[in-house]
Amino acid sequence: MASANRCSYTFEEYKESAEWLLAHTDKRPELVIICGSGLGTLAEQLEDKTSFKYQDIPHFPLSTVPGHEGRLVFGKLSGKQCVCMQGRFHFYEGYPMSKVTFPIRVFHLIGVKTLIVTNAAGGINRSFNVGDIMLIKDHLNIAGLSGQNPLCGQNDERFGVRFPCMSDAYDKQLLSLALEIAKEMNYSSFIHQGVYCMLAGPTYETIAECCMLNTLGADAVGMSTIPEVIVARHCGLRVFGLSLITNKVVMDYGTHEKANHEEVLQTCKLRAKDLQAFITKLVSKVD
Ligand SMILES: O=P(O)(O)O[C@H]1O[C@H](CO)[C@@H](O)[C@H]1O
Ligand code: HPA
Repeated sequence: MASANRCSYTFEEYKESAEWLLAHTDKRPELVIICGSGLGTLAEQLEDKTSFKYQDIPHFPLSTVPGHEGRLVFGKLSGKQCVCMQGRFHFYEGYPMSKVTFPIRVFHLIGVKTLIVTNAAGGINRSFNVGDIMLIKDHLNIAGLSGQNPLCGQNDERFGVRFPCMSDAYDKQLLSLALEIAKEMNYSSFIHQGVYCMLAGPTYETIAECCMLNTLGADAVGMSTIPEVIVARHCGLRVFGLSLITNKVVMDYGTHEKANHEEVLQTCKLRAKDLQAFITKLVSKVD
């Protein structure tokens, strides 16, 4: 199979990537933060940074989407060793799910125990406003329901079991910790809990699709995160996820509003500082 777009990696390839990182830095993070579209500035908050371009790390895919830098940044946040993915990979970029999720198993192999995953998402829940933050309590894996689950294919027991449970995908303790922090920081008026739904993209949703997702119980919609969460849970990482509501999805035929990536990036810019402060506090309290 051509290596550019094949559908699986060998254990040795994940290991090669992990060993390359371990050889190029003496930092040993316990926590990884995936920065969503336009949210990469979070990585700049790290102290004593060491960065690697994705193109230099064996087997790493490349970021192709505006707002995704394509760098792995190691450093300390709130005194804890972290690694930030400044840019993620999406299925719509033409990558198979194994590439989209490749870094997660590498992080597991270098000793990471907790994943904090962030994304930009369209608000479906009518009580959400642009700029709100949704803590993810559950997900609707539409891409997975249509056959694109990152765990399809031969299972490697060295990573996890054949049939992993997903009813506990989002760690309840981390979620309640985040809610406490939201109160402490006076963020409660713009922080909610909800269900994140992933579609394959890259098209934004039609009005009928948004209405369908609303009926199905989705509170926010995006084109990422769930594959990463599934692979992280499969290999035993604890997961906390949040969505920045960057736009309201269109559910009304009478409106002229249109979803667009510029608005998404613009909202991220406006909320970046609050989001950084929130995650920094959360990291300080994660045990
Ligand atoms: O999920 P992240 O990477 O934050 O980005 C979201 O923003 C982009 C669309 O504007 C899509 O990539 C969608 O998934
Ligand atoms: N739909 C899908 N993905 C998104 C959206 C949206 O409205 N906003 C940001 N990412």
